[in-house]
Amino acid sequence: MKELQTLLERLPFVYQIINEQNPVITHMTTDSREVKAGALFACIKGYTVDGHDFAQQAYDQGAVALLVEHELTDSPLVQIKVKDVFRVLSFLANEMYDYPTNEMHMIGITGTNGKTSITYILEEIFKKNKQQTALVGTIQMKIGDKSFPIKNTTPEPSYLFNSFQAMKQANVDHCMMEVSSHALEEGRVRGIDFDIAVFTNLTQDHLDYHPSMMDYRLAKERLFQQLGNRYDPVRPKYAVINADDAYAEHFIHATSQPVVTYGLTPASDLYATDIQLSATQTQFTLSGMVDEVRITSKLIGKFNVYNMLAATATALKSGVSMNVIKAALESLPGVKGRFQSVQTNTHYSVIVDYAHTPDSLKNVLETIQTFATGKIYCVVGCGGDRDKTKRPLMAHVSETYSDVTILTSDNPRTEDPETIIKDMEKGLESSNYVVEIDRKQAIHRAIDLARESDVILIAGKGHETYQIIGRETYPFDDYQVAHDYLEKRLGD
Ligand SMILES: CC(=O)N[C@H]1[C@@H](OP(=O)(O)OP(=O)(O)OC[C@H]2O[C@@H](n3ccc(=O)[nH]c3=O)[C@H](O)[C@@H]2O)O[C@H](CO)[C@@H](O)[C@@H]1O[C@H](C)C(=O)N[C@@H](C)C(=O)N[C@H](CCC(=O)O)C(=O)O
Ligand SMILES: Nc1ncnc2c1ncn2[C@@H]1O[C@H](COP(=O)(O)OP(=O)(O)OP(=O)(O)O)[C@@H](O)[C@H]1O
Ligand SMILES: N[C@H](CCC[C@H](N)C(=O)O)C(=O)O
Ligand SMILES: [Mg+2]
Repeated sequence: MKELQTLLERLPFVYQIINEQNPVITHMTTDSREVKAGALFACIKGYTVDGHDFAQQAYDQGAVALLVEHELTDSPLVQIKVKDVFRVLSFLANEMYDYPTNEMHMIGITGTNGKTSITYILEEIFKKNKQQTALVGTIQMKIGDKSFPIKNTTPEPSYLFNSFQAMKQANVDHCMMEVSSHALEEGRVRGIDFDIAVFTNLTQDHLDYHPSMMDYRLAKERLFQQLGNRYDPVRPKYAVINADDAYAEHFIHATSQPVVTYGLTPASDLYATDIQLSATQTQFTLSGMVDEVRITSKLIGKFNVYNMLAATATALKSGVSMNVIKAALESLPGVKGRFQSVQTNTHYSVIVDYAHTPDSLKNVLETIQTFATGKIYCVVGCGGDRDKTKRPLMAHVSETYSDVTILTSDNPRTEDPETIIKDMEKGLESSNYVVEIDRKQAIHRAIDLARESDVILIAGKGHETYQIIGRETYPFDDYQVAHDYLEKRLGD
């Protein structure tokens, strides 16, 4: 709780006060539906609606101050009028919650794939190192062992800084967060004092939002430009970068801070060699920053070697010993919805994975190819109201790396599911595929078709427990649907 005047004392932006008052602010929000007594309501002009239009609702629900870009003559509330509400909000949220990220070890992870996986690997490492952890990302926000639902992979600043304060109150000292390109483009993470920024990889996604791959890359680079805009000998900053990615040099150039690279060759500071992949475990030898050490992990696939390298480099630079890191890499059972095997008593395997980009789908199918002895079935769809250009590419990857493609719906959102599937079909060369719009039926179909030694990949929705059709959200869980059907068949 702070008086408005106190919050404004150090505001470095130009502002104008309308209806001067000095209320006590209890919290800040950009969403009128979340306003409670004492709120400062920040009015954001969004892509779909203008937050200024909800000032009355905010007032009715107990807001005491407004952050606005133009005067709202009908409102009796004190208004702070600024040029860019979103930018000012980052500063005010920092002031309100006492710069919570300046004292926590903050790790920001960006890249097309691997962000969620790395946050969970780091959580396991830091927990083993007896640290108090928090994580922010696609699946949830976690403070210690408590889970909180999250609307966006990377939420907006008022929600974020409020959560950071809650983390501090829970004595969290290490926070890992995914930083999406949308968040970087919109400036949702301005003012966060990251200590380590991690880059995983850059391949096609989100070209509905970013006009080109270059725009997408430049958005991601912002995390590295933001990293420690000052040199701090007490809390040194590091950029941890996948040297094997084609765009690595851009990310290295973007930062003023020391760079630690990882990859699969000795050209990187930390590297993995002698990789052995199987259906149940992954083995590799780590070298470079550490004396050679052999790791056996339950995380499957070469891409997970990259994720473990990123987490290891980050943990080493955070002061964790290699012994602790090794123990954590070897104990982590897996990450929900990421190459997750459905427990079955069958002689074929069913894997649920969140691959929703051409590159991640290719990686996962290539991994399956390394151990599959029978046929590979790929159940795949693409999200509606999202990058349309990835649809034919994903279908093409499925056709190339699996034996039977079953095209189905992902989250069609407001698009016609059939249109999405038609877009996917444009990437297919043969007519040897199945279309089943109903995702549940598609999963059942794959299971009906599978024989001994076959592998079914159910791609795209991973941990999600819902399906968005039109504007409605229905309960849906790939793992559960597959599991229930397998049980039913066993009972029949
Ligand atoms: C395209 C995009 O990123 N949109 C984000 C944006 O929404 P928007 O600009 O459309 O907001 P809006 O609906 O026009 O509303 C404008 C303002 O009015 C407010 N409002 C609105 C209605 C109301 O009744 N009362 C009210 O106060 C809203 O809270 C908002 O502040 O700002 C919202 C609030 O911060 C976000 O929740 C929303 O994310 C939507 C849900 C979304 O789907 N975003 C995706 C694309 C996204 O950001 N994804 C990345 C992950 C991608 C990845 O990693 O692969 C993410 O970080 O989640
Ligand atoms: N390092 C990696 N390189 C390529 N593909 C990966 C990598 N790690 C994971 N994947 C694949 O991408 C999928 C998503 O992984 P993960 O959830 O960790 O990524 P993310 O970056 O958090 O994705 P999102 O942008 O949706 O939040 C996994 O299910 C797997 O198929
Ligand atoms: N964070 C990703 C998730 C995609 C998951 C997929 N199931 C879909 O709905 O498209 C996005 O917003 O593009
Ligand atoms: Mg994620």
